[in-house]
Amino acid sequence: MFAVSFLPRTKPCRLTSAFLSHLSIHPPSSRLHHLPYQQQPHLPSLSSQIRSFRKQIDMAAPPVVMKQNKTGGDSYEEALAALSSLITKRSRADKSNKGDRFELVFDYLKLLDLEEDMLKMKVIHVAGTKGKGSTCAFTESILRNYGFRTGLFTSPHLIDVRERFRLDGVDISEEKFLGYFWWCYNRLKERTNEEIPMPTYFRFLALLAFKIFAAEEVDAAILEVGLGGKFDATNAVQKPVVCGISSLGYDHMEILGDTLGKIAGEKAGIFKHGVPAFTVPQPDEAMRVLEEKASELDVSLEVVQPLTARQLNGQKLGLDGEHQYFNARLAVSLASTWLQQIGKIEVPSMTQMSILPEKFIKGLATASLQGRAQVVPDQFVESRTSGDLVFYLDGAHSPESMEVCAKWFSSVVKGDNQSESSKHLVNGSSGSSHDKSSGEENCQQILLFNCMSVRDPNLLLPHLRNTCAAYGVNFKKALFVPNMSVYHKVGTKADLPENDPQVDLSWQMTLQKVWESLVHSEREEDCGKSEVFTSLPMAIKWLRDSVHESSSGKRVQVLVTGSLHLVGDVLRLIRK
Ligand SMILES: Nc1ncnc2c1ncn2[C@@H]1O[C@H](COP(=O)(O)OP(=O)(O)OP(=O)(O)O)[C@@H](O)[C@H]1O
Ligand SMILES: [Mg+2]
Ligand SMILES: [Mg+2]
Repeated sequence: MFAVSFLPRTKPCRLTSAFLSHLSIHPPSSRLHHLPYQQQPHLPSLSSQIRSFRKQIDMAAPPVVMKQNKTGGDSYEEALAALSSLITKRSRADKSNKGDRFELVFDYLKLLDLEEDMLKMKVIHVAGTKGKGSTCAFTESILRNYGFRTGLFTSPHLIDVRERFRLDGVDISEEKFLGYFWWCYNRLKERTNEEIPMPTYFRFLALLAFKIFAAEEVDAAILEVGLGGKFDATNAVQKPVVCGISSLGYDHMEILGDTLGKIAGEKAGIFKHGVPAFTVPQPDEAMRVLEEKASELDVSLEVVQPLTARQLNGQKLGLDGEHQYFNARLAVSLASTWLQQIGKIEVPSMTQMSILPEKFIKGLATASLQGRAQVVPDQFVESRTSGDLVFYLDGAHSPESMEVCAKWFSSVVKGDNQSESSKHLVNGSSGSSHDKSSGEENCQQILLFNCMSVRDPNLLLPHLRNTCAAYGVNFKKALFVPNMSVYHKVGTKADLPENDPQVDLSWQMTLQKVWESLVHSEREEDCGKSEVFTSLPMAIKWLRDSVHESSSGKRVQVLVTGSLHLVGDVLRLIRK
């Protein structure tokens, strides 16, 4: 089905020509270059040669960069402390964030000698309100399945900052991270001044991604915009191969503007002259602006419809939830365009295809991103009681995503509970006391929630509750907790703060009030079914105790949402 006329890498690794001759390894490309097109091997064998070739390099090569820790120490903690020093104290709601001397990003690229590398990088650039990270993860996974070396930059991270930088689908190693980190940090420390100060946190991370992807010579760099588009540090890319705009909605209005049109205008700031772009169906107001900006820049903008189950040939997407069919379809177009333009691989147009090519399906089915529609059974409880506690984690934090998250949770708990009951019926335990515990009657859904105070709980909580209720899922109780991660600090697994009795819970009380007013108005018996905990570990302890104390093997299903920080904190605690 495909014509293969491209070799994923013409130059295997910058450091290694001497090193290769030393090992008498010949880069596959240097051998294959001389073959006429028809005699070139099929891609699978070529890509496996490249893989094993790279593996040989990885295993034998000295550390790619020397640790240059003149201002910092060796340890990961020291790098994180240096990184934390770049987090500005200014409130995110401050309007002066807008633009904020965006042109500085180009100065930093010069200081880091990255200008030329940036021009060579084969970038896929994705903006949007929701679904950016998922779209990028799908795209990366498809290209990797075609044998290309990939670099993926996403945000935010949940547990460890290295999650933001993936090489060939794997979080960058601590050693490589430290090497590149200090290389960039020290160089910038030396070369910045009053005129050009040290970059802020996200800008530094984007520059670090550029450095990593350039030095690691990735074939494809997939970049998720941090915030907005026009003035985002990732927009330093001058000539991406293709751009994507995922679902648009209301978020970060304090910075991006208070109408969908204004928000769309900021996101369309990633469009580049003549570079093709794709988007999913958007509200009219947003679509109009995207089309306007596209025509100004001679950008062909194509609107893609969600993927169908048929196109996936019965496979499930690696990321769960209906909304992922939009993200996955966007990823298919981004990856196809990249494969055709850079990979020189023919991909039939979607209209010609009822089923996607196998490598696309495999890429989409194996894509992963933590904290998006993720289900994690609590092992602590599982091992000790007949009941069980399952966490359903999704970092939704905007009204639209709250709704898709609620739909996902409702459908998945209903499915889980039905399959549990039928399992017990099949096992012949119908009528026993235990089978009751497996049916829907003995299941309880509990909400564990927090959101940042810039969000409007009067929008988020009703969306969440009403959507779940419409699907027949009513929360038994809602728990509100403060975040553990400290905003001004990039933490690690090791340094979760201890319980703080002085913690200010006024925001959580506000959330509780909004929740109570919702349930009060509708179901009298639900009154008072919410609680504020002073810390997340206490809320988790309460959940575990309530499963232990129940004699009938209660099944507790906890939806954790409202904040990716909260989701990250829960993951840290339940995985310990
Ligand atoms: N197409 C979509 N439409 C609506 N909501 C979505 C969509 N895709 C994802 N979401 C919701 O947004 C959450 C975050 O998804 P994802 O990480 O892909 O988006 P993002 O744009 O990178 O978000 P962030 O602003 O946190 O970086 C998901 O957990 C899900 O609840
Ligand atoms: Mg966002
Ligand atoms: Mg994201």
